[in-house]
Amino acid sequence: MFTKLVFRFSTYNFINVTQKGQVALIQFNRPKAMNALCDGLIKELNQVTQEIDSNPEYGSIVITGNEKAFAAGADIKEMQDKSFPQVQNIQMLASWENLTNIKKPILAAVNGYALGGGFELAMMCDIIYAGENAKFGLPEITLGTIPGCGGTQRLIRAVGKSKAMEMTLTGEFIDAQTALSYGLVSKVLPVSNLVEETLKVAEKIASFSKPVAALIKDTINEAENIGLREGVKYERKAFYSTFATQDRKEGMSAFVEKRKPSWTDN
Ligand SMILES: C=C(C)C(=O)SCCNC(=O)CCNC(=O)[C@H](O)C(C)(C)COP(=O)(O)OP(=O)(O)OC[C@H]1O[C@@H](n2cnc3c(N)ncnc32)[C@H](O)[C@@H]1OP(=O)(O)O
Repeated sequence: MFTKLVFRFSTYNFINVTQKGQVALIQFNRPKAMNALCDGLIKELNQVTQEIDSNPEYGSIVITGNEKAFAAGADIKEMQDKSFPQVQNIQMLASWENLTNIKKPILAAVNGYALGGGFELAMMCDIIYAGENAKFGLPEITLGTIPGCGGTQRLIRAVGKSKAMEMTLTGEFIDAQTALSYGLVSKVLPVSNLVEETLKVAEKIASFSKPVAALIKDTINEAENIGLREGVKYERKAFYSTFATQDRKEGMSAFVEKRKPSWTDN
């Protein structure tokens, strides 16, 4: 159904990368380990997302796992024997944050388990859709540790203090409907349709002006870093900057001329 993407680094051990129109679909591929996110997988994810981000052919990215697991977290077997100086020296997990530097919109399609680092990666994405069987959790407390990829910080912003405390202090999972009621995910979809439906939304997003979509993504994400007054100023500057684009002129002209806009990404 999808064409294989051909990039400079086109051989992957832990992910599959395919293309549908202007959308890149990245699928975690460690089914025997519940898609545990080993170092090699994160390196490949970072490499390919940077490639896609700088390739003008693509307008958005979908990240998914399989029907059992989006990803069951960082690879516990890789971490189990590490010492404090080791994890500090290698700055373990720091490179996971690279995903947040990607300018193109990223949608997570979560079937099955999204736990620990898997859930944290999903929260770094811009939109999360859940399959009916999805289970979200930060079970690090059950391993004698704490979330290390922004889980405590992003969860409280997404769901508020009481629910964030409840999830991280008990390590219990929540199901898709609960995640929907918490506002963590935008939609719950049947497991077998999840990826197709997510791709449709990703294609719609990719069909708009790419620099404008990137500005919206950046402005909304900035709201998590700065206060309201600075945020509104930041947004206004970004809004003004759209007046330096052809696409802003085209969008407004097309409306006035009662025709469909034709975006050039300029
Ligand atoms: C960023 C940080 C610090 C983190 O993410 S820490 C990790 C947080 N995540 C977790 O604690 C979840 C760990 N996994 C689980 O609890 C269970 O595997 C699940 C996801 C509930 C699934 O349970 P089950 O359906 O019973 O499958 P289970 O037999 O446990 O897993 C299948 C295989 O995947 C392996 N696996 C699952 N999660 C893994 C993980 N996070 N790391 C390494 N291997 C993992 C598991 O060891 C097993 O391998 P093997 O067949 O060699 O024994």
